[in-house]
Amino acid sequence: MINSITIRRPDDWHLHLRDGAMLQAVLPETARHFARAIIMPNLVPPVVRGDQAAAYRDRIMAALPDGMRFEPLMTLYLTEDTDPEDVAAAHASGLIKAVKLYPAGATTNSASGVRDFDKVRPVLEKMAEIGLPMCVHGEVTEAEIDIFDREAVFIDRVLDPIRRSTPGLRVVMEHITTANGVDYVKANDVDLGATITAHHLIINRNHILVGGIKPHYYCLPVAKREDHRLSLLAAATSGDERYFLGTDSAPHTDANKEIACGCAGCFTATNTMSLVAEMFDREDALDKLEGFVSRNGPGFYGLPVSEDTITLTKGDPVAYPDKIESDEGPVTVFDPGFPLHWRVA
Ligand SMILES: NC(=O)N[C@@H](CC(=O)O)C(=O)O
Ligand SMILES: [Zn+2]
Ligand SMILES: [Zn+2]
Repeated sequence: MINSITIRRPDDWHLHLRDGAMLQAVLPETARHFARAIIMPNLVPPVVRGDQAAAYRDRIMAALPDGMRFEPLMTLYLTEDTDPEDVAAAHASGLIKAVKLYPAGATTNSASGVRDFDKVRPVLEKMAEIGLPMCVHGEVTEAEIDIFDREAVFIDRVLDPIRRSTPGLRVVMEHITTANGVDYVKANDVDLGATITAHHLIINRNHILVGGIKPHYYCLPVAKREDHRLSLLAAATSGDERYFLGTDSAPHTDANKEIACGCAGCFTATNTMSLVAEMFDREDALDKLEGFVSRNGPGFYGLPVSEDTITLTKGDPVAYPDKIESDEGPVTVFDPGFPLHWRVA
């Protein structure tokens, strides 16, 4: 039985750090274990221009506790008014590593997202030309589409047409939640990857709803049926380089989660590595862990793998806080509902 494993320091390819007091509270949770993270731009107001991304990066670095090392990989929030030249300049200077596409209204703080995909065509063409990846929140927003079908419908109606009409555009399907997402990546071998969260490896839709509603398991895209979870777990543990960890750790205060109309998002930054290692161990796939958390992501983004390492050890159940405190209020840490045995030494 393996009870210790040393891997290159992991990265998080999809992270919400927020701003102000929340940034201050959550940043150390990620920086403790992760070398880098792709920083989501859905602030209020969103990070749409290069100058805003530079200022946000400075606020992140200012919030980093002394002695911690962490590199935020910045992104721009794509709007119908985004200027292709501003995107190209932000990429050329090394400031941004991706542009984020939110269909308008799909998720938290996505009101400025895209409604008419023809309007962003010049930006997408520029991105294809310069090799800048597009990270996609892949859900349609039409009211008549069932929320559990929104990812699959997005792939057919939006993503596949965009990719066909924009050859060379590199795409990351963010936080995939369905076998449809897994299969779409598998069937398209160039210029396509996908992030998978820790929580979608663990929960299915029953966990949200059976025995009473669990607001801390509610995120978008919403967890699907068990067969979809199994498909995500198989993809993550397969060793296929196109799948990599993007936690989508998305802090909301308890006051905003435990309410009649609760915010979407699971906060996993505190225990991500314990969650993922536990699931890989159960699948007898610890030999694939380093690929998923530390190698496949940099491979897709064309960045070097971390030089330093972390060691995970297996033992008695890991203690982690139920909540982390912020000046905006407490944030509940994702509880998988079973003990975790792997800790970062
Ligand atoms: N995942 C979520 O449920 N919420 C994210 C937004 C997102 O990634 O869709 C958030 O910003 O809170
Ligand atoms: Zn999203
Ligand atoms: Zn997200």
